Parts: sequence; C-alpha cells; structure tokens
Amino acid sequence: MDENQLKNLKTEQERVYSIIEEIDRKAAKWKASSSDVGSDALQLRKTFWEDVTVNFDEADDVAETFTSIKQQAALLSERERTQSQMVKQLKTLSQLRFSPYFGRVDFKEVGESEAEKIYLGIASLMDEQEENFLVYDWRAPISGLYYDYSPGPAQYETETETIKGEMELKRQFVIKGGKIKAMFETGVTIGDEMLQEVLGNNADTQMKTIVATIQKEQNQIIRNDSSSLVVVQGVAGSGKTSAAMQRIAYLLYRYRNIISSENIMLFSPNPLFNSYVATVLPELGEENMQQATFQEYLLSRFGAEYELEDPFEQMEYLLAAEKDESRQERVEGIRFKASLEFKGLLDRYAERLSRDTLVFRNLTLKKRMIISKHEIAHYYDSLEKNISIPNRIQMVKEWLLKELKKKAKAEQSQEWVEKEIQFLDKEDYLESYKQSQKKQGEADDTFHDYEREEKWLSELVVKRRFKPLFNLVKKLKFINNKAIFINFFKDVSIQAETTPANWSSICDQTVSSLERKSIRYEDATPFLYLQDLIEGRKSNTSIRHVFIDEAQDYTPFQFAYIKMLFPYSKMTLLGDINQAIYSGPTGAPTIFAEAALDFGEKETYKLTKTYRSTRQIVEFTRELIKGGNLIEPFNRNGPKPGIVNSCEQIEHIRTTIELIADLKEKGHKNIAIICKTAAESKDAFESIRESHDARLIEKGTLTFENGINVVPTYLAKGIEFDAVIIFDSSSYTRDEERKLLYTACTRAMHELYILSRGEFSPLLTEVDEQLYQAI
Ligand SMILES: Nc1ncnc2c1ncn2[C@@H]1O[C@H](COP(=O)(O)OP(=O)(O)OP(=O)(O)O)[C@@H](O)[C@H]1O
Repeated sequence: MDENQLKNLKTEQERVYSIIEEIDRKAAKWKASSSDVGSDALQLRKTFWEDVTVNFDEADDVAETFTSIKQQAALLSERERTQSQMVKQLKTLSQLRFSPYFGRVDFKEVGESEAEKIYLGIASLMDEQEENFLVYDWRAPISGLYYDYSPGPAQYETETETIKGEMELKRQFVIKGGKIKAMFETGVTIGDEMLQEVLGNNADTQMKTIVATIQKEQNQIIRNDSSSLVVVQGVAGSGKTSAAMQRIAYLLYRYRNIISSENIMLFSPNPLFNSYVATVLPELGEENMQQATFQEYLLSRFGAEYELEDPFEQMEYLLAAEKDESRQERVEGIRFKASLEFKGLLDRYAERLSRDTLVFRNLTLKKRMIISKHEIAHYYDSLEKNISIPNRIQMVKEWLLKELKKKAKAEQSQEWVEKEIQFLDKEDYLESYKQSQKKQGEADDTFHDYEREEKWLSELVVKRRFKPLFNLVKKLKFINNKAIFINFFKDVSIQAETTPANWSSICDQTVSSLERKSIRYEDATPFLYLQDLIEGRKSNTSIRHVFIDEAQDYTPFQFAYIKMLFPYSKMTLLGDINQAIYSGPTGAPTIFAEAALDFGEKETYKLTKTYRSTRQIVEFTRELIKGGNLIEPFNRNGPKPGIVNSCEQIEHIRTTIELIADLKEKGHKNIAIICKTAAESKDAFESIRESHDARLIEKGTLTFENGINVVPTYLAKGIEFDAVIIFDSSSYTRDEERKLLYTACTRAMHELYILSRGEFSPLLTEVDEQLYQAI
C-alpha cells in the first residue's frame, strides 16, 4: 500500500469510528424511548380493564362499553406497533454498527461546485441533526449510481427527474466489527476482488445477500419498477434467485407505504428452498415474503379427498418407467396438457356446459338421501341459461341452504332424534335448562319447561347432525367436479389442431386414474382450472407481486392459471431453460413459450455470466448443453472436474467413500452426493453411511445442514454446495436427461466429481478431454 492509500485508509477508518459513535448515540436514545413505549404498552396491558368503562345495563351502556374497549385496544396496538418498529430499527442499527457501509461514490451534480460523498449500506443513517445522510440505503435512487456507473459521466433517476453529473470516485469496503478489512477503488464492474473473496467462501445452508456486489445487469432486474411482467432467463449460477431476493427488498423499500411483505408471494421449487432463502431478507432488515411451492397450493385445494401426485413422483416415473406404449401415451398427454391449446379446450367445454347441465352429488346423511343430485340438477336446470355458471351455482347454494333448513326442521320429530337426546352430555342438558329459563321470562309461555327443553335438545341434535351437510353446501361440494372433468375426457370430440393422435387412449388413462381418485400432476392444474370456471373463485387481491423462481418448471397452462389466481399482481419470472428438468423427459412446453408470456408491459433480461462455479467447472458443464458456449464464467480458479470411470460396484463405493474423505480433508463443509432418483439416493446413502456421517435428503426434508447430503437432483435445484459428486453418471443415458445432468453438475461451487457405476454417461463422451481430469 503506498502512502496515499494509507492516508485514505486512515481517513476512512476515522469516518467509520465517527459513524459508530453516532450509531451508539442513536441506539441509546432509541433504547430509552423504546423502553418508555415498552413500559407504556406493558402498563396499558396491565390496566386495560381499569381504563375501560364497563356497563351492560342498558343498550346505550353496552354500546359505550364497546366503544371504550375498542379505543383502549387501538391505543394498545398502536403502542405495540411503535415498540416493534423500534425493536426493528435497533436491530438494523446493530447491523450497521458491525458494518456501516460497503461502498462510496463521489458524485458531482451538474451545477454544483463540490462532489457529494455518498456512502451505501443496508439501511440509511442520518446525522445527529437528522439533516444529512451519513449512509444511504442501497435502494435509494442515488445509490443506483454505484451499481450502474464507473467513474466518469453518470446519472440517476429520482421520482420526478434525471440528475446528471460526474462520478469522481468509486470505492468498495469490507468492514467487519467496525474495522475496515479491505478497501478497493473500482472500475466498471463492481470489484472483481470483492467478488473473488465472496465467491471463494464456503457454501452455506443459507443464501447470502449480494447487495455489496450486485452487477449492473442484475441491478436492472432488481430496480425495474415499470413492467407488469419481468422475465429473467439466466444461466445456472447467474444470480437469478439472488436478484429475486434483492428485488423483493427493493420493492419493499420503494413502495414502503403501499406494500409490505405480506403482499409479495414467492413460488419456490421445493420445501428445502424455502429455508435456503429464509435469511436473506431479514439480513437486509426486511421481513420475509409469503412463500409456497406450487404443489403446496395444489394440496391446499385438493385436500385429503384425492391422492395427488407431486412433480417429483411424475419425474421419477418418467425416469424409471420402461419405454413402453403406456409411458409414451402418458408423455404425450403431459405434453399436451401443459399447453394453452389444452386450456382452450377446457374453455370450450365450459362454454358448452353453460348451455347444458352439470353433474351434482347426492346430499346424504348416514346413507339416507336428504336431497338427491337429480333434485339439485332439476333446480339448476330451471335457472336462466344466460346467467353465468358461477352465479347459478351461488343461487343453487342459497336454495340448498334453505331446503336443508326446512329438512332439518322436519327432522326434529323423527324417532332417531329422541333416541339421540338420551346420549347427550350433561352440559347440553344444563344448557337446555338455562335456555328454557330464559324463555320463560318471554311473552309466549305456551310450553312447559320440559317441553321447551325437549324442543331445544332436539334442535341441537338435528343441528349437529346437519352441520356437515351445511358445510358441504357452503363449500360447494354438491358439485361433482370429478365427474364433470371425467366427462370432458370421455367426450373426445372436443379436439384442437395439436391434439395428439392417440388422444383417446390418453383420455382412457386419465379417466381410469381419476376414477381411482388419483390425480396425476399434469391433471391437477386443469382440474382446478375447470373447477374455478364452474365455481368462480374470488381472486387474490392482497398479493401485489408474484415471483416464480425456477420458472422453467412451470407449464404455460400453470402460468395462465397463476395469472388467473393473482389478476392484480405484477409478476417476476426467473428461470433457465437448460435446467427444465421436468419438461426434459417429455418435451412439454414451458412457461417460456412465447404465447404463455403474452402479458401487458413485459421486459425480458438475459443473464449469461455465471458466478457460482469456478471457471474450470463452468467450462466443463457448459459443454453438456446446446448453446453452452454463450455461458461466460466468472474468472475464479479451482481444480478441473474429475471423472472417475470405475465399473465394479465395490470399487465404485470405495471410490465414493475415499473421495468424500478427501473433500472433507480439504476443508469443504458442504458436500453433496447428487443422484438421479430417490431410489438411487437411498442406495448411495446406504453405501456410505457406515463410513461417513451423511444425511439423506428426501422430498419431505425441510432443511439442508452443513455436512454430507445425499440428494436427488430435483431437490438440489436452486441450491449450491462446496463440492458435488455425481454418484453415477451411467444412469444418464438419454438425450432427454441432459438437462438433469447439467443441473446436477452446476450445483458445485468449488469442486465437481463424476463417478460411474458402469460405462460413463454417453452424454459426457462429447466433452473435450482437456476440460476434465480422468482419475
Ligand atoms: N452479484 C453477485 N455478487 C456476489 N455473489 C453473487 C452475485 N450474483 C450471484 N452471486 C452468487 O452466485 C451464486 C449463484 O447465485 P443464484 O443462486 O442466485 O443463481 P441462480 O441463477 O439462481 O442459479 P441456479 O439457476 O443455478 O439455481 C450464489 O452463491 C450467489 O451468492
């Protein structure tokens, strides 16, 4: 370091110290007022009832009591809210105290004589007078300069105008515990040195924030606030998930008075992924968004009534099943059912249904018919055909509720009711007595006590018995959606141009599985779509922004359905067509099909630079896919991938065990043995468990832990490991398994090894031998 650099470092460190002093001053002040608010809230809770005027004597008094309670509750909740905001602010202050900022730009605005020094951190910090920013939030408009420009002419947008000027300096810091550990002047891209340092670290079971090193092209995605649909097609490891997480943080900041974390929804690829990204937003001082897998949504809709296949089971079938006629039919079915043409067929069918009748279910009680499906159909058919199906359904519902009430009343005199009264609890008798006493005071006193109680009890018995029926009707379960869906497949006359030639066999397959109450993954979304066309579903208005990660795994049909569920939401899709492991074995269209993305204002971004893996791993993995030469590695070095071609089973296991020991020895904390299927994973796990403390990851697993994880590819999606061992390349033989192998290999950050239990995969034979080491 030369003298000048030393001087700069000293000045910057002094500034850090002065910032920490300010943070401490603020923290002390806030702590004091937070404990005031805290004790206020505590006191309020303690004395809640003392300050409330409680009087139930007259109607007016009751109203007054109610208002008084409401006021007191509002006061308490306001204090509690302030208190929780203060706790949050104190937490942010303590994060800032550890590392107040990571970047600085000196920007001289046109017309100004001096450049302003802009320091960027995870949150803003004002000076004591609350006049000047000591640190700018990385999401503030002015902070855009840091991500988008190198020293020279630069500009940023505020809500109303473009501010132009000259960037005189751009500097990066690594500050830990209030000490500057490193400081670089940076050029066009944000510090290679800093990225080297970040990316060279061990993989973690939790994703990290990247705010200090966001790249220009990622920044555009993060800060796009004009498009209704943002589509990111980025290669493996290009920072799609990272960009999504920082984008959420950005939107929460940019629209902080309009949206909060509850208004943002992230569809993630598997339950493990939820925990993988769980700490990113809290690290940035924000709360986590809503998060679910699409399968979780489907399950919540189908409930326990059906056996619902998940995408993993579907894939396991496709990978393992013999290539016979039945598999071929299923493949063609999956392909067609993924398409918008198929959705069009369901629309046509629903249109036809609106002129026809629907299929209903009998309403029965203990096998006794209460209202038959024919009666329901009769009422439904009597309604005007030009009323929409969902509206007619609502009318049927109202009618059924009334009918049920009548039936329930008539039921009270039945013999079974009297019998059942004898089995009621003591509490019920007591309650009937109380009710009867209450009634005694009222005008009509035609009953004797006994009769009054008896009446009340028989009402109770019938009400309890009828309750499930009322619930069923309220949930529209009187519609036989399964039969309506089956009828669609039975009527093969409804066809599109793209309907496969063997459509009628596909339909037979579908019907037979539906009749067993088993819903295949490819049928789940179409089933719900048709159900929603019939029942009419209230769209979700609270979600304002939907993110879909690993978007390539969604079909155009599923995306259209998601759009229907969230009609008022903006969407951000992030995916990589080369990792489309579900559509790989079937050739089904993905969300990236042009028609699927026909959507208002759309912006598409392509990310071709990859950050996760070393240059050597990227140079190897990109050979596995078509068009891989466009993938640009980040220049970080490591050993070339190793390929071990062992044939014997015993030798294969011995090599795996030794390799894991080697990787552990080298200090890798997070090692994955990636397998093609769940069965292979089990097998691999059994083979190594005696020698190594490993963990088998299955679809029910909720978190990754550091150590040795044995995992099928589809559960390793979106996640990364220090070192990856592909357990058996010989199981990837078909071209359609290319994406699966590519996805598995691209999980590696520092080291990649490929083992084979027999001949190594033909998909690897085309790879240039220079790019790997044969071991
Ligand atoms: N700008 C950046 N600064 C620092 N690290 C980055 C940056 N961009 C990406 N990374 C790192 O690269 C790795 C891959 O990022 P991420 O998982 O977001 O990529 P992805 O495109 O979603 O990958 P995949 O599609 O393979 O799952 C992560 O370790 C992430 O922290």
